[in-house]
Amino acid sequence: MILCCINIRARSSSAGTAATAAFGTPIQVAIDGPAASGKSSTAQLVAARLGFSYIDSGALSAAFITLKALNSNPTRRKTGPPLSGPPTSPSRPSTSRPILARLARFARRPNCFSTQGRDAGHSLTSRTRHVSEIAAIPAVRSALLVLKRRLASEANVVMDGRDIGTSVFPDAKVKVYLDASPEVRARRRLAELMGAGQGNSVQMGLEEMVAELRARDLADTQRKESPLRCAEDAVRLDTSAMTQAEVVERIVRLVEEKVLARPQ
Ligand SMILES: Nc1ncnc2c1ncn2[C@@H]1O[C@H](COP(=O)(O)OP(=O)(O)O)[C@@H](O)[C@H]1O
Ligand SMILES: Nc1ccn([C@H]2C[C@H](O)[C@@H](COP(=O)(O)OP(=O)(O)O)O2)c(=O)n1
Repeated sequence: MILCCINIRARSSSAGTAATAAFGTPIQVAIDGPAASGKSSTAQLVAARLGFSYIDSGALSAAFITLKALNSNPTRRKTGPPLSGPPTSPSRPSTSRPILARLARFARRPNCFSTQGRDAGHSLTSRTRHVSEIAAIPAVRSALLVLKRRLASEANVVMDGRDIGTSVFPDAKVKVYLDASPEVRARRRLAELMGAGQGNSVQMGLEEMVAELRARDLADTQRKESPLRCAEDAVRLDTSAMTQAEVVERIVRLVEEKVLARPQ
């Protein structure tokens, strides 16, 4: 399963339309934070409430990297590429254009990818580790930046990732930084893996998952290119003791206050 993990809902609602009308240009809601802080599931719910499109930038990165690997090594096409190493020439930008065009075509189809298929074939933890490494390569980042901005120029979006509020959309009208303690995030991730039927293949206990997440946090915050950090103008939410419904409500209210309630 390669591209099924992109989930973009290109639809509008009265809230979405009113918001665009108020600003004249599409609106970006940026949601950043560490792994398993709740970004993608919360961002999807927020987007659905607002009638905005949802863009999972981690999934976009994974799909981009997979397509690039396929392009670099066509013999892998039939079986699907194991994400066991970086694509052959990540620094050569020439193959990026057709890949971006293909991704953009897929991504514009409403609801054509669903997060339900996320990670079929690869465990969540191993996929994200590789994506993390490869997404830090400057040429990969700049190609993805073009795609993210292009998609966001077409509709109001909620986009989640690591550097959306800091690098991708530094002028986003609403920025949220979701966080939670490593223990809480590890419990959430393990529950998610069990729910996704990966329980048998995931032998990790809580401590190991905490260590895995801490290692990812370190890699994401210490990397040179667009490290994970809370933007100065972001609203920081520690969700350790919040239900997901509370988090969604808080963000929707924030958008309403900052964007939808603005006088025209
Ligand atoms: N506030 C919350 N309380 C409890 N569980 C949550 C909360 N937010 C998200 N979750 C759950 O935690 C898991 C990880 O969330 P996810 O959105 O995939 O995180 P991220 O995109 O940051 O890695 C999912 O199973 C999700 O349903
Ligand atoms: N905007 C983004 C999104 C993800 N990444 C990298 C860093 C992350 O560790 C990996 C995986 O991201 P993904 O959102 O799929 O993973 P989580 O659900 O947050 O665990 O990709 C990034 O560098 N920039």
